[in-house]
Amino acid sequence: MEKTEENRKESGDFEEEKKGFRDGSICGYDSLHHLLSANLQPHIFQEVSRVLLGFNRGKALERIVLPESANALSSEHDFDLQAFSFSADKEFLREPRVVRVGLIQNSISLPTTAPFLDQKRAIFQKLKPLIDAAGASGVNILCLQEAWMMPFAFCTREKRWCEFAEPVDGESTQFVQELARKYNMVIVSPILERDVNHGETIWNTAVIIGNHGNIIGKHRKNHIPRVGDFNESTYYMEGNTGHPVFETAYGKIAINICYGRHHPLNWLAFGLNGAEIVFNPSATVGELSEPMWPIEARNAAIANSYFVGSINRVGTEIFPNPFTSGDGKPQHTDFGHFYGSSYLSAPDASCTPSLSRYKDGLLISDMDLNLCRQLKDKWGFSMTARYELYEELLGSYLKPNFKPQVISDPLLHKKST
Ligand SMILES: NC(=O)NCCC(=O)O
Repeated sequence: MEKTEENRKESGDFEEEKKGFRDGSICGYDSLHHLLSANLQPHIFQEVSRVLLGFNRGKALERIVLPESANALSSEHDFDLQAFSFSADKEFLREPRVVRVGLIQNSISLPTTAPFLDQKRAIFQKLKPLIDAAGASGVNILCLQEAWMMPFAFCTREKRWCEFAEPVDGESTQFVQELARKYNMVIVSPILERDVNHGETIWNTAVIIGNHGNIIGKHRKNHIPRVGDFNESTYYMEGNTGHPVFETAYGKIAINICYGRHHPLNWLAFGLNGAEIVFNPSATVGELSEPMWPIEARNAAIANSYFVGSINRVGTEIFPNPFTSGDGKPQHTDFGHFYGSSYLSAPDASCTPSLSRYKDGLLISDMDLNLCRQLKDKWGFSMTARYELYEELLGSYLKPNFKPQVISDPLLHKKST
């Protein structure tokens, strides 16, 4: 039987689609936004974007023009470069507090079979032009992806990848410190940390580097995944740094590392400590989490009246030895495709389009931090939160004799006549 266009689509064997998915694109486009804009009539695309991305103060986010030197770096090194602006209402008593924020997503540089030091140094070289582009664009606060200085080898369970772990003031931090100093930029640098003073304990840590190149502090990943191939609990422990907010020259920031984005209380805690921007440096793959990706961080931005920067790795990382994860799947040598798609969300429910699904990228946005308080005043989520109800519930839930509060219908088992 000859296949109609409809049933070819349904069976998923559309040639273009297959080609598209192979290279990490979405049906040949580098993001959902580009797919929609290329295939919808302009007025329909505008309406779809309004619903999907929201409006900031009644209109779509404006794109900002970056210096020619930043555009030249993006062409020369073939990375996606996009820039937007979130605005806030003008206030009578406060000046605007506009900061320029950057997010970087990238693939690794050398095969995972290369000597470890070469792999790490090659990532430094790959990142340098992206950080230079952020510097040339006047970015104030920049965040890199989770464990940016190594392949995301935690699927393998092999212990040799622990060699990548470094002290907080190690080589990767020093590389970033120099650029932070050069560009007067705060840089959030998520690394695999080795705590040499505490029995060589390994952590998944974000190091916060101030705009003078100083180390302001660190935060360790609170929630460690045990899902699919994310065998991270083999390598490091649940963080012990709480929910710190770092007061930087450009605003109060916090870091919710990857899997922590599935935990609403984790987001809440950073908000309670006064965060204005929360970064979510991540490493996640399409099959597992792509439908969740555009929702969770954006919801956190709305619920907690702060900005969120979501960053995901790019590409497929192939490891030398096959592994399984006890889920019945045949042995394999990669996690699947890290789908990039980094984006920024605002407390007013607006968000930027995402970066590419398969290319390295730098996403830049201006944001007026006054928007956080304006949204608190408008929606009153923190005022109406009734935290005392939850304190009581959580307090009793944590006791061994906790009984769930369930009121059963006394007629539950009555047979209907
Ligand atoms: N890196 C990490 O925590 N990944 C877990 C998978 C996910 O949360 O999507």
